[in-house]
Amino acid sequence: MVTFMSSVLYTSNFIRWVLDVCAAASFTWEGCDHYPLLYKEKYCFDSQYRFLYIISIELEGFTLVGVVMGAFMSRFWFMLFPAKEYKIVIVGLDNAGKTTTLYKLHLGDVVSTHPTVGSNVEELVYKNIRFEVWDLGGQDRLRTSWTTYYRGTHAVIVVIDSTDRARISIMKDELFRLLPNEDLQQTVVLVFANKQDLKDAMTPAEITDALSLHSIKNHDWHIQACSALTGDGLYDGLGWIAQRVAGKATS
Ligand SMILES: Nc1nc2c(ncn2[C@@H]2O[C@H](COP(=O)(O)OP(=O)(O)OP(=O)(O)O)[C@@H](O)[C@H]2O)c(=O)[nH]1
Ligand SMILES: [Mg+2]
Repeated sequence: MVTFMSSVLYTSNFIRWVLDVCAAASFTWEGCDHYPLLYKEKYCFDSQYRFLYIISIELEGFTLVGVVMGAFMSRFWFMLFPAKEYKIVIVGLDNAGKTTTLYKLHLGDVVSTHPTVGSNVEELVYKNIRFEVWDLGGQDRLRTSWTTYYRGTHAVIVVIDSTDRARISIMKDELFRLLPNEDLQQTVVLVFANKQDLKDAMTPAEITDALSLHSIKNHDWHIQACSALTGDGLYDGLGWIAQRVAGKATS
């Protein structure tokens, strides 16, 4: 019988040996929570795509299986077989909540923000998919530089301040300026109707009309109500992207 356990601790010598290996390999016990996503005979990968080596010992008719993560093995493995990463670019007008969205997803917390000049980039891992997420400055004078970030983009997130009725038509113009860009022909478009926690927020249906989303024919698009302050809806949106881009990659 094969029993999976997060570690094998049987004899004191074995414990010492495991601890030595773990220390040498920067082992983290939390890493075991996720395993095994992909189990082969001698190794598997956790949700962070870390390489886990499986140790097994035979004990009176049954086998105990333990897992040791080798940071060095992981590095070596990914030099040979780099994990696929998907690029997301977040655009939207200034004050829409792009930076707040990025860091709520990245840190799980609301950070205090300043208007972004240039960009912020972070890596997110969601449902075992790695995303490189670029948050771009939305001020008027910065929007012409958005195109310099488009190459290799799999998904565009458009963040809307749902209370900003006065400027929704400006965002519509920006959206229809970016869609024909040749670097974005294969991208999917997620619209975050942000700031839904505020009582005068436009509904997703109103935003869909105001942005003429139904007239988009060449891109797969989706609108998601959210609040970057509370986090509501953010992972639903990211889940939609994950499903679209990972599905495309494997088809
Ligand atoms: N009530 C509410 N406020 C939000 C929400 N998201 C962002 N904000 C606030 O909106 C303001 C602007 O947020 P940012 O994330 O800096 O906006 P941005 O889109 O990155 O702005 P630029 O960098 O200038 O393009 C901040 O005061 C945020 O706290 C939300 O969902 N609800
Ligand atoms: Mg910002």
